[in-house]
This record gives sequence, structure tokens and C-alpha cells, in this order.
Amino acid sequence: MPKLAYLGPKGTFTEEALRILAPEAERLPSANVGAALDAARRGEADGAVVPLENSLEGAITTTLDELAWGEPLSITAELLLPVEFSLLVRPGTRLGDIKRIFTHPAAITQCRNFTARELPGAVVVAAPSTAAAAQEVALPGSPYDAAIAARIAGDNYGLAELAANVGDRSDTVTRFVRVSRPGPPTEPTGSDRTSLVAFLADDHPGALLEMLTEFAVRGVNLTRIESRPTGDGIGRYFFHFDLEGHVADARVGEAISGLHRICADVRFLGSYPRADGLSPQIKRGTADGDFTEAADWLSRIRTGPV
Ligand SMILES: O=C(O)C(=O)Cc1ccccc1
Repeated sequence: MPKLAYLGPKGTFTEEALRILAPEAERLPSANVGAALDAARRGEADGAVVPLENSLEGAITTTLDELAWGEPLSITAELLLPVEFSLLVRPGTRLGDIKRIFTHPAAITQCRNFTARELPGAVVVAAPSTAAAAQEVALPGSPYDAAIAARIAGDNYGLAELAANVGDRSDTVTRFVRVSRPGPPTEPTGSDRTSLVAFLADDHPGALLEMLTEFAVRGVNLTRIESRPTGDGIGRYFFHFDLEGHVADARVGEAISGLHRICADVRFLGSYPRADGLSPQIKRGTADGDFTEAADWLSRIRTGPV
């Protein structure tokens, strides 16, 4: 039975994602995303499940940075999970009593309309996770009056649900990934995604366009691009790419080796089945057979007629 670390404690959305991704796994709650990934890196767990992005506010930047800089880990699976936020309080608390709300930053941004409309005077403070916030609010004498978390977190920690569905949009989806220590990529399924991080060799006009060209000319469609600061000063960035296809596909392999030639460094984060089950559209001349045929043709003209 694999043991998987996750952003805990019990009752986070990440735990819900883990239960779906690996129902049989033993669950190891961690205090934050970095700790969950470190547990996987150190071998205390066989892998980890962490949130990566959501459809309303975009990336969970801690996860992006951890995957880019820490000891390498590979993404082996993804899950898209609709999340529903509840306003949770100690039994007896009324809306008018709420001065301080505690929740995860991703929930702060996704519940902004509700808090501004219903609790305009309240301060919203960032918690390590939604369930950590619920756990804290449940403590007698907690400085916080309410948590925004999953209803199940309220059940776990003995809080009452004062309002349900407090998210600004009801159709928000969060993308979670399962990671493990690097190994061979998962088998291609025909509906795969590849993730990688690229560091520029030097800053010059068109540097980003040159990277994108490697994908464009091979018919590789990107599904996400994110720039993150390198930390070396204003204007210094590296890039996260998610793309359609598997590293075993010729067009993906060629594109990322092209990137490797022009970048200071490329970190391959994995090829894994897409949660939405979509397959890439193969543009004319970019199927595996087209690459093989072109390579054969080239070797024939290099050898000359025999
Ligand atoms: O804090 C949690 O419960 C998480 O799993 C992170 C998160 C927070 C808000 C929306 C989706 C995931």
C-alpha cells in the first residue's frame, strides 16, 4: 500500500483529491506543500499530492516553485476537483460576531465577493490550509472567529456551517497533481500532458518567442504557461510549461530537446495522463511517422545514392 504525503491536516481539499487519485493509499498529512514534497523526497512517503492551480485564480505558486527548485520530483497523475467552500464557526457564533477569518490563500481569493459583501469589516488571514484554519478556529480562545474550508473540515473539527457555497463562482475547479521521486514516465495513453520548467540562457529580445517556436513548429499545443521570478532581481524570470502530448511522442521529444539546446536548463517534470481525457490534434507533418520518415530521408541524402 503506497504512503502518500499531502497538504493536511485531515479535511483539506488536497485530502479529497488524494482519496480519489489513490483510494488505497495510506495518507500522511503535512503542514504545508513544501513539507509534503520533502516527505516524498526523503522517502518518508512514496509520493505526495499537492494543489497546482485553480481555474479562477491560477497557479498555486508555492507548488510551482517547489517543483522548479527543490530536489527533482516527477508528476505521475493529475486530478481536476470542483471545490465548495463553507463558512465555518464555533457553534453559537453569528455573522455579526465575525471579525477575523482564517483560510488558505487560494480560498481567500476565491471567496472575495462573499467576504466583501457579507463581512466587509472582517480581516481575512492566510492559513497553511483550509483544514488547518478550521482546526485553529475550533480551539477555545482562538483569535479567529471563522474559517473558510470544506464542510467536511467543519465536521472533523466540530464547527458549525454558517453559510455554504461561499465561493465567488460555483464552477471553480482545482487541479491537483500526484508526484513521486523521479522514475520512468508513465506509459503513453494518447491523452497525456507533459510538464516542464525552462530557464533562459540569457535575456534578449525574442527569448520567449524562441522557446515558443520550438513548440509551435512541431505542432505542440501548450495548455499552461507561467512565468515565475528567479529571485535574482526584477525582470528575471523562468517559465513553467504544460503541453499536450507525451515525451514519447516524436513532436514533444523534438520540441523539448530543441528547448534544451537553447535554454540554460530544462527540468522535465513528467508526462502523465490528462484528467480531462482530451487528445491532441495532430497537425499535418507532426505525427511520429512523419518524423521517422523525415529522419530516414535525411540519412538517405547524407549517405548519397548507393
Ligand atoms: O487548503 C486546502 O484545503 C487545500 O487543499 C488547498 C486549496 C485551497 C483552496 C482551494 C483548493 C485547494
